[in-house]
Amino acid sequence: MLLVFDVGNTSTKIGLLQGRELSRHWDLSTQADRTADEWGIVLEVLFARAGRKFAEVDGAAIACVVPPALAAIERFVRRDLRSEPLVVGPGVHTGMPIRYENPREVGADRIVTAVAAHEEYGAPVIAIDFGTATTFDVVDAAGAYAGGVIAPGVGIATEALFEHASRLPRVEMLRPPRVIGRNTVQSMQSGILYGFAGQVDGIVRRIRQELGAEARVVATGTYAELVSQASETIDAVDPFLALKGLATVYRRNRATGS
Ligand SMILES: Nc1ncnc2c1ncn2[C@@H]1O[C@H](COP(=O)(O)OP(=O)(O)O)[C@@H](O)[C@H]1O
Ligand SMILES: CC(C)(COP(=O)(O)O)[C@@H](O)C(=O)NCCC(=O)O
Ligand SMILES: [K+]
Repeated sequence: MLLVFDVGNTSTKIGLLQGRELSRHWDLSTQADRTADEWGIVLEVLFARAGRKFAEVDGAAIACVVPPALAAIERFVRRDLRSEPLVVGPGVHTGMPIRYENPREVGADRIVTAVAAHEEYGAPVIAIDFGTATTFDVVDAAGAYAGGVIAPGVGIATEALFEHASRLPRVEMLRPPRVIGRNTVQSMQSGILYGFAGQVDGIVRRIRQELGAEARVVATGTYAELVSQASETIDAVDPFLALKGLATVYRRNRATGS
C-alpha cells in the first residue's frame, strides 16, 4: 500500500492507496509544528480505525507547500513506516515538462494536481484547486505544465470581507435563493458564489483563448462543489486529484509498484 500526503496551507490531505484505488482518505488541519511522534500517534489511530497496519505500507509520497511541516512527516515515514518517502520537488521525475520560468517555484500540490488532471481527462486540461488560494493549473496540448493562475482563495477572501466591514457577519457558504439579495446574508452569499463562479468562467475563457484550445476544466479543493454549482465552465469535480497525482508520480519514480 502507498501512503500519500498533500500538505496545503490550511489542511493536510492523506490517502491510502491499493494500486490505483484510493481505499482511505483523511483530512487533518495543517500544523507546521506537529512532531514526528505526534504524526505517529495520529496515523496509528487512523490506521487502527481503518483496520490497517503500518507494516502493510510499502511506500510514501509527499507534496508539501508549507516547508516547516515537511521534516516531521519525513521523519515519521522513515522511522515508523521504515520507508524513504518520495518528496515531490526539484529533481523528481513527474513525466510532465514544466514551462514555468523557474520550475522550482511551482507548488508541488499544483504539479501533482496537474498530473492527475492530465491522466484522467487528457490534454489540454485546466485543473482548478479551491484551497487557501484558488489556483489554476494549465496542461497544454503537448502534455506540458504551461503555468497558470493564483488568486485569493474563497475562504480567505470572504474572511477579509467580514474582518474589514463592521456590520457584515460571517455567513455560511451557500447558494442563495436569487442573485439579487434582499438581506445582508443573501447579498453576501450572492457576492461570494457568483463572484467566484464569474472569476472561474472569466479566467477559463481567457486561458482557452491564449491556449487556442477548448481545454476541459476539472475542479478540486474545499470550495469546488459550491463554485461548480454556479460556474458555466467547470466540467467535473474530483476531490482527490492531488492524492491521485501523488500516486501517479510515485509510480513513475518507483516503478516496481505500490
Ligand atoms: N471543514 C471546513 N469547514 C469550513 N471551511 C474550511 C474547512 N476546511 C477548510 N476550510 C476553508 O477552506 C480553505 C482551505 O481549503 P483547503 O482545501 O483545506 O486548502 P489547502 O489545500 O490550501 O490546505 C480555507 O479558507 C479554510 O477556511
Ligand atoms: C499557490 C499555493 C500557495 C497554493 O497553496 P494552497 O492554497 O493549496 O495551500 C502553493 O501552491 C504555493 O505556495 N505555490 C508556490 C508558488 C507557485 O506555485 O507559483
Ligand atoms: K492545495
